[in-house]
Amino acid sequence: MADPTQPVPATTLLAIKYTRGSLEILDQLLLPHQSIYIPINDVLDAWRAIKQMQVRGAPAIAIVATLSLAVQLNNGLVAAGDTPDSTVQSIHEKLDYLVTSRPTAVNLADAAGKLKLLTQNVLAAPSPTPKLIRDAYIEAAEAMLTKDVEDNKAIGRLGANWIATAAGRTNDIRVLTHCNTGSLATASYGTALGIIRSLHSNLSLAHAYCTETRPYNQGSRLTAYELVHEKIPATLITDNMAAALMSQKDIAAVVVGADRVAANGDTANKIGTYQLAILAKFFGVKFVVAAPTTSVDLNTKSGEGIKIEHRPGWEVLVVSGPTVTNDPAADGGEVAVNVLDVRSVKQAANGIGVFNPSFDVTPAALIDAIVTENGVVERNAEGFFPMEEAFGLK
Ligand SMILES: CSC[C@H]1O[C@H](OP(=O)(O)O)[C@H](O)[C@@H]1O
Repeated sequence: MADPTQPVPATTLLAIKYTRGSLEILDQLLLPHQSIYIPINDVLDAWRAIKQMQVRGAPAIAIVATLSLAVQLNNGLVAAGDTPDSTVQSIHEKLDYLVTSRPTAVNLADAAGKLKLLTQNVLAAPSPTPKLIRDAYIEAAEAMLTKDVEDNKAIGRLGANWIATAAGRTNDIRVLTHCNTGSLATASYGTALGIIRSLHSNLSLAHAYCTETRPYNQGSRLTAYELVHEKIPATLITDNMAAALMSQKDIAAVVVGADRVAANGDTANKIGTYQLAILAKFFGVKFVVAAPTTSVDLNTKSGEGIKIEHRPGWEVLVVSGPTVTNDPAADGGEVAVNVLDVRSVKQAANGIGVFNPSFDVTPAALIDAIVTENGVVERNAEGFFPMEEAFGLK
């Protein structure tokens, strides 16, 4: 039997393990070298895990946050003496607290808003009880987990078809992606990486390229891991190689995820997305955003209204990982590591200041298509994306 105290090599793409009353997340700071699940017993555990990026990715953050409260409710938050009013008040306070964990991605605020409305409605219905309110919350949070997987599969299919149609061919398609938008960033399957998964499974994909996505390296740690795990032909580039890649390879599309899409289509996504969109425009490469409608914020009219999270400078100054135990230059490029010896390394000069916005906003004018589970939205005659269309409002 395996020793449960010892790390195991990374083997899974399941970021969130949930059964009623129990929630575990795959600690993404340890990937791609170790797969270790950590328990999330309450909203405080979830808030910390989200802030530290042990779980990351806009949809996954929302699901972990809302399920953490489901677990807490299931396992005894509602005590003797609680009233329907105090139960709803407590749920709302905890949701508000969870939303403060990371401000840019809208999925968590969207989910919290829906769950607040739901519990408010149960309170307003005849004969509310703490148990009825608690059960309604738990069932709705669980339904969000299920729906995210279905939505991602629809995004994958719709986005793959759009790219093939735009490229004018159903094979030999090469794409570039940024950050991680796969299973590990969602309930499963992924958004932009879901499109790549779909292109690969219908034999359209020739090759996927992924950026490292400095400073936290979600591309080289997580996307690369998912691509290798899925046996998708893929190559890693550093973030400053994108122009060289687009000038030398026939890239059909840059495909990225989103943390918040404003009503006009301006899109906040991982830092570095904006520069890829500029390059794509220059090279005539299609630029595709993949986002569930939970990432679309119709209340924010344009990118100017999106609050960008700034993270601590040390995330730029320091990289962490397992120590290398061989000489890669002498071993033909092979790199062996000791997963039990994880260390942090600093290369930057002492005293240097750091600018570390986690996201940037790509203007709608640089985007060709926004793929949601409800369909593909394209720019209108005024140059903006009528995102209401994705909700069937236009
Ligand atoms: C489908 S994931 C969307 C989004 O989440 C990532 O942000 P982070 O790694 O900071 O949580 C990234 O911007 C992805 O595109």
